Parts: sequence; structure tokens; C-alpha cells
Amino acid sequence: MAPKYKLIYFNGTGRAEPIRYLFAYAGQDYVDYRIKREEWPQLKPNTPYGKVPVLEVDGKPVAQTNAIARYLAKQFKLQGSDDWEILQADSLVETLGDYNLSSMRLFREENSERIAEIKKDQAFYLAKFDEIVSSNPSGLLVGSAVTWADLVFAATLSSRPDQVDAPKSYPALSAFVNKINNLPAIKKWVETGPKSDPPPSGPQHKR
Ligand SMILES: N[C@@H](CCC(=O)N[C@@H](CS)C(=O)NCC(=O)O)C(=O)O
Repeated sequence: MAPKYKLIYFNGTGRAEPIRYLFAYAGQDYVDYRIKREEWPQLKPNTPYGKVPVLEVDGKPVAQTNAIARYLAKQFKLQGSDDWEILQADSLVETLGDYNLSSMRLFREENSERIAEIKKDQAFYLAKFDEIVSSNPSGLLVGSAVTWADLVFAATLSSRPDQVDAPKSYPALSAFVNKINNLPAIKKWVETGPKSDPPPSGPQHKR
């Protein structure tokens, strides 16, 4: 029998949406607990490292987005079909983390030269991701069946306004994101799941 899962995060997409995509795709019941901002100061000291997301597995809490997603991928058999695919999926998720770091820097940056540099860095990653899906006959990131990497990428690239627009200049990447978002279980989650608050806008979005 599957354990009881409770995902704890704010009412945003952020780091939790890839985990929610995994639950949705696997058809696994879980509690999607969305902390109210005013609740956070009391909850924070009771989390493993004072950060969310936290996943409770049969009441036992664990932190770190990628560790949680990787664990669920294993539970749901979405890691990849052999050790090579598992490694490729892991490597891609870590690389998406590097891309996300650029996005976070962009979010805070006000200097136009540095903004241009960060955008160049992002374009580099997006072009690589585009090349990877366009050279795979399945149109997925790894192999011929959906892996957790596909779900993590689609959730991430569909969440933040700057990232939603990013894949549009990359036709294969854009088609890939649409393909994952149109999988029946994901489509249902996106259309009928709770509505997340929009992410806050940084200085460069105000221009
Ligand atoms: N490396 C951690 C980072 C977690 C993290 O920074 N979480 C933020 C939300 S996205 C948080 O808990 N912020 C509230 C706080 O620090 O009080 C992960 O990936 O889970």
C-alpha cells in the first residue's frame, strides 16, 4: 500500500509544482497543503531546515525539492528505463536547476548589462534543451517514455511568466512543454487544481 503523502508549500507554483505534476501524473492521492503567509512563522521552526517544500511520508517530514521529486519518481517508476536514462534524467533536472538560478538572478537584477548577460545565459540553456528534445524521436527529454525530468521541466517552464515565454522561441521545447501539459492527467490538474497565487514580480519586470 502506498504511504500517506502530505506536501507542504505556499499557495504558489514555485518549487512545489514539479512535485504536484508528479503526483498528478501518477494519479497518487496526497494532501496538497498550502501554508497561509501568516501561518509560516509558527510552522517554519518545525520544518527540517526552515524551508519548504516539505513532504511528509506517513507523517515523517523530508526537505529538498529535487530529493523529494527523485524519491517520488522512484516510487512511481518514472526515473527512466535503465541506469543510463536515470542518469540522463538526473543530469537534466540538475541543469534545469542551473537555469533556474539564472531566472532568480534575473528576477532580482536591475542593471541592464547584467540583465543582458543573464538572458544570454538563459538562451544558452534553452537552446540546449531545445536541441535535446528535437533530437529525440519521442519528443521527450529522455528515451521513449515520460520520466520525472519531463514533468519537472514542463511544470517549471509553465510556472513563471518569464519562463512561460522563454520556450516560445524554441519550437521543439515549446512543443515538448505543450505535449506534457496536454497529457490527460496533467491537463486535468492544471485545469481543475487549486489556483496558485501569481509569483511576485522583481525590479526588471516593472520596466
Ligand atoms: N534547496 C531548497 C530551497 C528551499 C527554499 O528556498 N524554499 C523557499 C520557498 S521557494 C522557502 O522556504 N522560503 C521561506 C523561508 O526561507 O522562510 C529546495 O529546493 O527545497
